[in-house]
Amino acid sequence: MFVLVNLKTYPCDPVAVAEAVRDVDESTDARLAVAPQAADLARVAETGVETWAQHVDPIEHGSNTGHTLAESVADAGAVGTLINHSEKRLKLADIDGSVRAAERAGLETVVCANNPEQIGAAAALGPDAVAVEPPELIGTGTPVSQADPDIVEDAVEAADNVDSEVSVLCGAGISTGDDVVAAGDLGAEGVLLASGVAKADDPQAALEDLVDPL
Ligand SMILES: O=C(CO)COP(=O)(O)O
Repeated sequence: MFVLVNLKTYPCDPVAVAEAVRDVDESTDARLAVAPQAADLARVAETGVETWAQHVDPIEHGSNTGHTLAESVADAGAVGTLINHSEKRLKLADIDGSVRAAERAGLETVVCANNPEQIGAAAALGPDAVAVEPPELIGTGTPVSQADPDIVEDAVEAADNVDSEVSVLCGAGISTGDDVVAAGDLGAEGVLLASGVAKADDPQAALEDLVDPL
């Protein structure tokens, strides 16, 4: 299973969480990575943890003030990027442009979507993976795998119908090892999570619990 920890803009220490993710990664067969804010990418990558961006823009080098360039993200040490997170939604043409920009820079891509219908559209753009995250469950602590397991199964089917090479992650409310196992049982190859680790008093202990049954 792939466990991608999105730090959003939570007031945590990104380097401390990165070190915890790195250390736990060494003790599990699961693949762990962390997605800090763009400004923290280089510091986080220096810890040696697998580092992801939260977003890249559909642009090239040039006159694009305030944008995030895929090549700069890669130069800072990121190996992948989220695109179209529910908190950073893009138009279809821009999702496509961001996937192409990420590919150009050699970044792995996970395109997020709210529901199985959008997952089919996202998979058609040819990312490495898609992630289904019902927005109403994000940050609630109620895992999507428990609250609405059909969403995960339908997302896996929708992606498979379009492109069987595109793997499916799920996210929203995931905070325990049981939640991760349940996601895997529903066909997901990984999970996206945030508050369960980034807001935990002890992020390392929270991560250890998450990967324990894997
Ligand atoms: O948005 C998410 C991950 O990208 C999910 O957030 P929570 O894990 O806090 O529900």
